[in-house]
This record gives sequence, C-alpha cells and structure tokens, in this order.
Amino acid sequence: MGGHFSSLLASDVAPGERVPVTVLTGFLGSGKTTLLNRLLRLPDLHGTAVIVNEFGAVGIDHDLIAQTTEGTILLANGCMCCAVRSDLVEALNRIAERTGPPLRQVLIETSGLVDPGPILRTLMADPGIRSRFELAGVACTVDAVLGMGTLDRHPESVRQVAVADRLLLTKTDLLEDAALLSPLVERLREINGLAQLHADRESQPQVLRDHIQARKSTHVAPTDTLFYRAQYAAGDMATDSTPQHRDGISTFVLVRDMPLPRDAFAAWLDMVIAMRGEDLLRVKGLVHQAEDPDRPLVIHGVQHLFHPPELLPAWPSADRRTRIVFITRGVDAQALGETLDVLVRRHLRRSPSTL
Ligand SMILES: Nc1nc2c(ncn2[C@@H]2O[C@H](COP(=O)(O)OP(=O)(O)OP(=O)(O)O)[C@@H](O)[C@H]2O)c(=O)[nH]1
Repeated sequence: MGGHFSSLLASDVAPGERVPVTVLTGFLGSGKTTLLNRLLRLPDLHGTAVIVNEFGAVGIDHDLIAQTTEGTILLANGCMCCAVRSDLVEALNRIAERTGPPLRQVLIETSGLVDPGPILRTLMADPGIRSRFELAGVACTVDAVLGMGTLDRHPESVRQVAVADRLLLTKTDLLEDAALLSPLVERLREINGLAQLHADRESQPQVLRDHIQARKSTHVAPTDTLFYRAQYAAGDMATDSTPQHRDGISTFVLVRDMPLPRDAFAAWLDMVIAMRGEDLLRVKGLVHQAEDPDRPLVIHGVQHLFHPPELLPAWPSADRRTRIVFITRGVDAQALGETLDVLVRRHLRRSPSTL
C-alpha cells in the first residue's frame, strides 16, 4: 500500500482533542463580515480565534469587524490565494502558541474572491496543523438577491458553494417576495445537494456558532444526517446514483451492499486520488470494511487530500451499506464504480477468505 489514502489508513491517527477550524467563505459582498459581526455579539464565544484574510496588501475587513467578545483574537494576514500556505500555517501556529485563555475554536473568513480549495488543503495537509487542528467544516454565504448572477459569472463562487457544509442565504430581507428565492435554492441544490441550507437570517449567527463549536468526535449524528441529505441530492440510493450535472460539477453517491476488503478499497481510493484528485471537490463517506464490519470507516476528502479516516464506534443507523458521496468536476461515476468492483474481485480471487 503506497498511496495517499493508504498511508493515512496505516498511520492510525487518533482524533484527540484538536481545535475545530471552520472556514467562512462566500463571494465578495455576500455578507461574510456582517454575519461574523453578528456572531461575535453572541455570548459563549470565549476562546474563539478569528482569522481574516483579505485580498490585496491593504485590507480593511479586519477594521470592519467589531472586536466585542472577550477572548476573541483577530488576525489579519494578507492575501489568502497567493500566500495561503505560509500565512495560514503561521497564523494558526501563532494562535496555538500564544499564552492566555485556552483556544477552543477557530474561524477563518476568506477573501470573497478565492477558491477555498487551497485553504482546505492547507488545513488537511500540513502535519503540524493537522496534529493541533481539525477542519470542522465550511460555511458559505450566498447573496439572496445577487447570488444567481454571481454563480453565472464567477466560477470561484460555484466552487465556494460546492465545498460548503452549510449555505447561509443572506439579504433575504431585501427580497420583495420570498418566492423569488426558489430558483436560487434550486441552483444551489444542484451544485451541492449535501449542504444544509439556512435561509432564516435571524438564526444564522447561532447556526454558525453551533457549527464552529462542534468537535468531530461529537459528529456521529451529523454523519448520519449527511446521508439523508445525500439521498435528497442524488435520489434513490439503492444503486449508484445518476450524476447530477451543473456548472461542470457533478454530484453522485457510490453505494455498495457487500462489505469491502480494506486493502482493495484503499488501493482503489489511492488510485482515484492519484488520477483524479484535482477534480474531487468533496468526498465524504461511510465504508463498510469486511475486516471490521461493526465499525464504519468515515472518509472525508477535499481534492487530493483526505483526513485521516476514523472508525465510528458503531453504525449510526440500521443501514450498513457503504455510501460515498462525490462532488466532482467531470468524474465518470460509472467508471469509478466499475474500477472499485474490479479491484474488489481481484482481491477476492487472491484472498477469498476476506468475506
Ligand atoms: N439588507 C442586508 N444587507 C446586508 C446583509 N448582509 C450584508 N449586508 C450588506 O451587504 C454589504 C456587504 O456585506 P459584507 O458583510 O461586507 O460582505 P462580505 O462578504 O464580508 O464582503 P467582502 O469582504 O467584500 O467579501 C454591506 O453593505 C452589508 O451591510 C443582509 O442580510 N441584509
């Protein structure tokens, strides 16, 4: 075993007490800073660090953020898209090493123009960062009035939506008629049917607070709901779902009833990552491993980087099928499934006792 996923599987990294990091993205002017300010006015945010990333050498976003919460640290560290790795790593290390109240969670506000992919990669790839921090998820603001036009004109805004766990519709108060929202909601669902959509402006700061405070170790239930949402995204999951295409992005779910031999599954995922890593915008799944049938393996990746996979103590529901959700750019769902089947068959010919 030599690929990216296999090495993670072999390293057996324990989740531990890592600090959750949430990325807040959203196109220019979509309301990130406004939401952040409303968040910072809520109680119970002690130990929250906020990293603001701005486009251009002289940013003003950090001046627009009210520093109202005790124990909140604000860092402004320049342009995320061209210096993402060193700046972000440096900012996180600085936060982790400072003295003072314990750090409980981090929120990174990205510049409105960036594709959040490199930021997520940095969070997942840097060994020093990974040992201290865990990616809690991505929240994305979408302007209820201008969102549709932005998605039409700016591919980076599509990518922001595609990688989000939560989509927060802003400026709904400016809509004359709530029905005007439906085409945008439909479009967002086509790009990313997995994300939770929050259109209620009032509750959005609380939604974001709950999200940034959630630790992965407490995520058993959300992992389960992920698949209900996936079902919504991809229709019937009895077999592999038909890809939903929009904006060059397709979403599908790969489903397998039979337990998968661990080595065959890891070899397949290594191969998929090596060949199509750049096009895997988001991969999330529960895997039924033949060698450990009672504990599902949770996999979670962004492009060619995956989190260390984690074993859940038990299946979150009676459904024990392997279900992997893919949000990709142009990856052929059928070919992906067939390759997995070939590798599993080959493995079983060599080691028939696995099942
Ligand atoms: N009416 C209304 N205005 C909003 C809402 N959210 C943001 N705005 C306004 O929209 C404008 C842009 O909001 P910001 O919060 O600065 O947006 P941003 O995403 O941080 O913008 P960038 O930093 O340029 O990427 C500001 O004038 C806000 O007052 C909302 O929910 N309702």
